Amino acid sequence: MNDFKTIAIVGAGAWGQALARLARDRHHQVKLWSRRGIYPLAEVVEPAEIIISAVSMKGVRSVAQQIQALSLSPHTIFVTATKGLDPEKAETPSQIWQSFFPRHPIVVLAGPNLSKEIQQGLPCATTVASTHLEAAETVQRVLSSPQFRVYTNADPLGVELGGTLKNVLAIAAGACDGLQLGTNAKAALLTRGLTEMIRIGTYWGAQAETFYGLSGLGDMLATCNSPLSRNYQLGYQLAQGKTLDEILAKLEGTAEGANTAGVLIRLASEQNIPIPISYQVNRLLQGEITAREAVTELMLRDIKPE
Ligand SMILES: NC(=O)C1=CN([C@@H]2O[C@H](COP(=O)(O)OP(=O)(O)OC[C@H]3O[C@@H](n4cnc5c(N)ncnc54)[C@H](OP(=O)(O)O)[C@@H]3O)[C@@H](O)[C@H]2O)C=CC1
Ligand SMILES: O=C(CO)COP(=O)(O)O
Repeated sequence: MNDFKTIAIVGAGAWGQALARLARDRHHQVKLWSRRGIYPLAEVVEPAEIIISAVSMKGVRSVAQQIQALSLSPHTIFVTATKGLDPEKAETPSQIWQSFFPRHPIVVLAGPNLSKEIQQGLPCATTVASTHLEAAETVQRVLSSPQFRVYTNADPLGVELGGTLKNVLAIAAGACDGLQLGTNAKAALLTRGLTEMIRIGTYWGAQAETFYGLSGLGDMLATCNSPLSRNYQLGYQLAQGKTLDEILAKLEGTAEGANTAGVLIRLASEQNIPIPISYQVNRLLQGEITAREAVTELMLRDIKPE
């Protein structure tokens, strides 16, 4: 059976372009849309069987709103590949898409997927998660290739939060390496960081085991250990004493963790959930503390069982 699809990718940044490459390699008909692009949004999304969103968090609501005004097939599947939290309502990207398109299946795509490695043709794996299993399986079939191994998952919230929360930890990991704190410190940071992700993620309704998968531990290992990660780069440079504004002015692309940290800390403190590493990352981003002071604060917390 011919399973070639018409795919629209909205957001033509680093990730949108890498996803376009993967989809074109599978011979699907792919059109990219961005604010600065040549194609009108309607021309790109209206014929699409699958719409993949790779816009950064700050653009998700407005792009969803623009698409809502257009004429789509009732069968169009939405795939969201954004990693972030809405600063006002604290919604995840898939929750925003679902609120605009309550009758359409929404699939979350997340995993250890550094776009530059994908553009070099290197192999990787990812997860597509949905409460609509058939839609997740369709996206799995459509995107799977010798370069891109796609797993399905039935916990979209857990998959989405793994990708989102690890961005804040990647800032911490970059700072840890920027301060040259060594391998033991990094291992402790990542292990306790995973505990933090699971603590808040399960409180919000995700499954604990999801965080041990590709979209949780997997993505954390990739971004927390790679200078290709923009969040890691941000943390590394904060540790060198640069200010947030100085770093963001020169950073290539989006470091979502810088925006996620504030909303995450606000929710966690309202809900009384301890997330000490993310808390210190937020203070570092706000310029309230240096990276070295953040380390001291973490080391001198009350002693307790693991
Ligand atoms: N790069 C990567 O390796 C990966 C990134 N991600 C996630 O994907 C998302 C995008 O990342 P990435 O592509 O790297 O980021 P980039 O900064 O490279 O691109 C961001 C894209 O979002 C668009 N955008 C931003 N604001 C708006 C808006 N208000 N309206 C319309 N479009 C908007 C930009 O459009 P314009 O060009 O017009 O500004 C651009 O196309 C992030 O959430 C990131 O966490 C997930 C996995 C891997
Ligand atoms: O999420 C990513 C890889 O999976 C990309 O990480 P950065 O956004 O930190 O570059």
